[in-house]
Amino acid sequence: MERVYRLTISCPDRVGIVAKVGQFFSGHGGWIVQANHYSDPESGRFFMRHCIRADSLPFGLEELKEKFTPIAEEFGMDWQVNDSGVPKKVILMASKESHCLVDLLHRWHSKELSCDIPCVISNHDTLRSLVEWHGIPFFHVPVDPADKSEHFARVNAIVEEHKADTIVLARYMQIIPPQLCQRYHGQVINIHHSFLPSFVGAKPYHQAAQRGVKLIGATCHYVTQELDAGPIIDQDVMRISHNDTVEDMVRLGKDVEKMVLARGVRSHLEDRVLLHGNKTIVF
Ligand SMILES: Nc1nc2c(c(=O)[nH]1)N[C@@H](CN(C=O)c1ccc(C(=O)N[C@@H](CCC(=O)O)C(=O)O)cc1)CN2
Repeated sequence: MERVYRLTISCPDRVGIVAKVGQFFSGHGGWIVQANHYSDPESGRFFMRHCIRADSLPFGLEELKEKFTPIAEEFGMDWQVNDSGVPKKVILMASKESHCLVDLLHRWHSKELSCDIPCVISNHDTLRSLVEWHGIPFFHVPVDPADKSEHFARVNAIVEEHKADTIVLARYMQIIPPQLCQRYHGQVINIHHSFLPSFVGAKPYHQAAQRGVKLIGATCHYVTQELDAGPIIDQDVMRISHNDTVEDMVRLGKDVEKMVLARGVRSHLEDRVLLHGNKTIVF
């Protein structure tokens, strides 16, 4: 896969944005290999994702950022540029359930997910051997139900120590406190085991069984202070019937959870997800 610079932009919509960005790159011999645009009629905002061959520009990432800044300021852009050759540092977090964690570890091990996994953090020691088999450090950080502050202070310290830019909650079953949600806004990804907004909170399959649903699902979303209400990245569903017990739903649901979480994480790793309030634009 050729190395590209991924430019993502959100700004007030107006005529000339695409032309200006295109002229900037063509003026420097930049070779655009992907270009996605979306004009949101409701909010009047414009969203863009351009991938430019790194070897087509006469300068590197930092100089690209410097040269693009005047355009970004002129158009009031929220923007970032990432180098596809620099893998994101992704810390995985889990509790006792293994299916989502093991699935992500396997996809990483088989080079299907292009990222670095500096470590895994869990509030239980249960999954240590599964993680260490992959040669990845495992941090067991217990939770004191009476005072969770020490747990989250340690989690934050580990994230900072490893300079992680993404945190994936792979069925991690603790509610992230507000200050961490704010600190890592748009960087913490969760898999909720229901088709949100249905069945938020704990035990969604039990809630679904009580409701008599004919579809179960999973939702990959960014974590915010409000539980299971963050911007949705990806979702999917699976049919079930009256024959299925809640145990069947839990078993069947695991396949949807793994697929949706992996798709959502891949979209994030490839800088295809742009935040738009409490929604997302996924190119
Ligand atoms: N601030 C947020 N934290 C978390 C979110 C979120 O959206 N915002 N998603 C959850 C995941 N989750 C469902 O997908 C979930 C996890 C845990 C709970 C819960 O009630 N946990 C109890 C403790 C349970 C235990 O100790 O076994 C609690 O924290 O008091 C509800 C939903 C991840 N975090």
